Amino acid sequence: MHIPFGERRLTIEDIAAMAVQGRQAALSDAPAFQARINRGADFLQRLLAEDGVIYGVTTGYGDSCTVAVPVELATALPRQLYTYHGCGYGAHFDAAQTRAILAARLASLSQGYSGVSWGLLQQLQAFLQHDILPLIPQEGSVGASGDLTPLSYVAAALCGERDVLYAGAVMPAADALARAGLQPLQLRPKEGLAIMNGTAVMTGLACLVWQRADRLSRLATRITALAVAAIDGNPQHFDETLFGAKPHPGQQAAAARLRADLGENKAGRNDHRLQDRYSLRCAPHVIGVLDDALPFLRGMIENELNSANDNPLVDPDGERVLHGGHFYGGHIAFAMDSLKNLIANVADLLDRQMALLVDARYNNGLPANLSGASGPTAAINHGLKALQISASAWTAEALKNTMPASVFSRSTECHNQDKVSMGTIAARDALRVLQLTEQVAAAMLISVRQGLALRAQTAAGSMPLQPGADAFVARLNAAIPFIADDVALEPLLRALVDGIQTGLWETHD
Ligand SMILES: N[C@@H](Cc1ccc(O)cc1)C(=O)O
Repeated sequence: MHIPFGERRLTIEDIAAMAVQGRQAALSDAPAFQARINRGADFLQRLLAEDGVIYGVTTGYGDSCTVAVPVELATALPRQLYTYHGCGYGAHFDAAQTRAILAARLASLSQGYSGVSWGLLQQLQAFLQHDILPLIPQEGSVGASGDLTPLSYVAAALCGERDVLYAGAVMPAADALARAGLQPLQLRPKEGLAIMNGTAVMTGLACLVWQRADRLSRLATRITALAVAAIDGNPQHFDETLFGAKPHPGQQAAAARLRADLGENKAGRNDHRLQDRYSLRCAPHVIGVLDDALPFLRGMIENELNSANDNPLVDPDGERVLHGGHFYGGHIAFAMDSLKNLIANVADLLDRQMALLVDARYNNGLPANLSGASGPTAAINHGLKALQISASAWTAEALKNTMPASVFSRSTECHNQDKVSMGTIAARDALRVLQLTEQVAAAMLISVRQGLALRAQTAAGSMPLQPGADAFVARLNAAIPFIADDVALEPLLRALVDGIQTGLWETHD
């Protein structure tokens, strides 16, 4: 099933599915959609012929809008725009991120407020369908004249310039177009601006961030349940009546997931272990904030995704050109600054749980460093000591990256762009924080697997887990060996992080 552009509201899941090529993009074949796109493009052509003055068509860009461009040069202006913005820097966005960016731009232009031609939409669709991926450097957008500089790489590639990744190789865009049987796009006067003057980079990335953060919330809850079991903690901390007394729905949902894993605790008036440390007892209070924020942030991200976010907008029905600032990505900036904070808090939570698990002073009878070694070589074994140090390093780096980007607005472009969102930097931060947090989660998967096996060897044995958690532990046991002798864990860690990122450790129950 294709994902239709120009037909219905698109979702985060749509973009995420296209990013991994699980679903394919297709422009709606509804005649009314194509007619609307054509009306906008035709109106703009007529306006140019009749009035001769349109911002960004017969004027310079931004602060240079006072410079008149003679009509005979107007056709050269779009190429000029993407050319002088070809000053990006840094690593390139990866393939999945680039597909999300292309899809987000197509979603915006499909709103029918950008005055672009049907052919431009088709070229973007063709890039997605043939998987022709412009190489887009990550740095250089202030996120409020849209993502001008990174999107210049999209504009250029659509026209057969700069480099793309195609069929597994980096090559000139012109070569990829020829191999795919496509023609380079000829940009009409306003079309360079329409491709570049919008929030597609930060919005595409935000969709990917949201989906991974959503997964993380459930995985972190499952890991917490297993940590409670491994440390022989007190499941009563997640009691239904207790959480009924604090009406945050996301927090209640996190506690409910913990109960679903650990079972209803029907202990009497006084439990054998009164109070665990906060990283266990307050897990719903940490993860729950993420749970509560996600639906709210989804609304913001999807509104941006389904918006016409360039300038000027072209109203094909009222036949007006509307000058505004919809390229300002303030909502995405807020969503990404918020999410990176919430995600890093989860890293911190898991890292603290791990610190408890490996410490024989706090782990209620498990060996130091969760070492599984016995006999004469026990003395030279150090178990998960270094893994916990790594987790703390990743956590510190994640926390360090939570500095909000959106508060660092700079006046740029001769003070035309004197207040900007920095949403693209916030989204890139959020991706980095996610990566680090997923690494911490992977370290915890190893730790709870080891901890549960060691707990089972103790006299009292381990507390029973409910079926969903039990099945998850069986999968963990199959994927992660019991560590009876020190081993270099990097390959295992990489496989686990990869699994987390591809949904292998998705917890559905
Ligand atoms: N975002 C600016 C347009 C712009 C385009 C390119 C630039 O280099 C600078 C500014 C506006 O619409 O007002």
